[in-house]
Amino acid sequence: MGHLIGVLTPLPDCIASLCFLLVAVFILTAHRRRIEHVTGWLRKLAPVTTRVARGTRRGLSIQVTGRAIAHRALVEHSAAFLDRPTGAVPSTILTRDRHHNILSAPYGPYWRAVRRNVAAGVLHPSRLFRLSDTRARVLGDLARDLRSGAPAAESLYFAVYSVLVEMCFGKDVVSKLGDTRLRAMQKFQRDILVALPSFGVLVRYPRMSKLIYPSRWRQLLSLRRQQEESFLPLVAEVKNNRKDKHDASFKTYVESLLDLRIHEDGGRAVADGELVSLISEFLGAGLESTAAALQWTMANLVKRPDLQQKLRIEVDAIGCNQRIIEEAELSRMPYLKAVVLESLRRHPPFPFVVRRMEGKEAAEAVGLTSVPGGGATANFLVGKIARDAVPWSDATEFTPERFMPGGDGEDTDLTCTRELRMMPFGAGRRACLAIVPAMLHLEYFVANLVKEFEWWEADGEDNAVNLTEFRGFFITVMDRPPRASRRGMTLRMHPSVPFVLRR
Ligand code: HEM
Repeated sequence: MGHLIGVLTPLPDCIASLCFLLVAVFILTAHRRRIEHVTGWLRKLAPVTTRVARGTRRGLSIQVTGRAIAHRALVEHSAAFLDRPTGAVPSTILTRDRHHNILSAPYGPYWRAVRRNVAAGVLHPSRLFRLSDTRARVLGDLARDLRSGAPAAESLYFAVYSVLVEMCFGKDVVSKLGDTRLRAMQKFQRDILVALPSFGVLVRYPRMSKLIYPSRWRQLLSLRRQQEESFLPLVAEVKNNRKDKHDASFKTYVESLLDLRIHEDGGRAVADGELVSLISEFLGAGLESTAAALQWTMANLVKRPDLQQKLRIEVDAIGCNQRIIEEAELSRMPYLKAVVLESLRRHPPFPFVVRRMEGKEAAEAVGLTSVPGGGATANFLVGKIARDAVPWSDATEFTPERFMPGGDGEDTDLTCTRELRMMPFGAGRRACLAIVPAMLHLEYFVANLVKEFEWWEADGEDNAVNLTEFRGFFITVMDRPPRASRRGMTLRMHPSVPFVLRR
């Protein structure tokens, strides 16, 4: 292939691309025929809950829909499922596999250091209460926006983003940024997500794709440059502010990254490129997942006024004399937790969890005898697993009561260590490290939004809330822009599909 590139380089772009395309199609179809042969053979051997889905140029893709197999693979044999495939996550794509964030990092010293840093730092449950003021202020702004008729879904997204940005850079930096710049940053984050699906090929075939997709490369480089131009000045400001900082007991995410040393890698500091990837991940992964879950929860409460009323009775009983429901009160609201858990079960923001698998141990864990030499990609279908009719009665219904005492969801372990009934946060060593903060933010916003407003479906068929799922690149969002109304006034819950992706 390298020789072919040499021969084609002097040709004009379009002719070279065409030649490449013809040769690539020929090679890929030949390769696929070989893979399909192996796939067919494996399909016959696989258990019902492991589907050998398709052979691709990069090996087999295996789909796991059984919760017992998912538990066996991700938890009991977690050592055989430690990495995600290259090119499957934003950072790998945007930096062409150079600077990793936590999601994209291969299992090893760098991954351990950056994961431990955030899990024991800004996301640690003991630090979260330090952000009470931030949450209360953001909630106040959100309520004001909704009352003034701002689109509800956009406002929910912006509220979640505001909290995350402050956790990342600190109050001083964010207050100087101002609303307009903050909104522009959030929009840029979304632009990246929209563009990502088209970049996968650039990582898989870096050299060839430079010739075939020159404009995609330009767009990729431009987005990465914008990321750097957006975040590095803020990092410099954080560094600057530290000189006058009196309270050293709480570190923002960026401060913790500036202090971090990778001991198993000669004690080096985190490079600027890595900083940009880690910040972008914190804001992106945190925003899209939490905001999507918040939106699904509110949409379900709009659809089911009876459940909304039941939740309001609990909320009012605890917070009737208060302006807002504080974090400390959330633990006294079992029905609130049940509503959020049911939303995560029924509409997990991440539709699947993906791992690279190689070798006998990994193959046997998912019920196969072996995988071919090139390895395979295992997709654990989070949504399907959570709708399994064996542990869940009426699995497709939205029934928060199942998480109350005596229900089939009572004591569900979100970490999946003991048992795997649903896995909205993944499972095993690479599971989400933000379960506690994510649950806290979801419960906090849902409780206060129900306390403050009554949520209704707006009049008219066009305004009906539609709970059909739409699988984006990473996140499951609502298929159609639903709207909801607060008594007497119309709030549009989701005025635009958050990102436009080809079906
Ligand atoms: C409702 C909210 C959230 C959901 C449903 C969610 C879900 C997930 C899932 C399914 C994974 C993949 C796990 C696996 O492969 O087994 C993941 C990984 C991850 N999540 Fe979350 N997440 C949420 C919130 C957050 C937040 C708020 C942050 C950070 C601010 C975050 C940061 C991460 C990171 C860094 C990883 C990669 C972990 C690793 O590879 O070691 N997530 N999350």
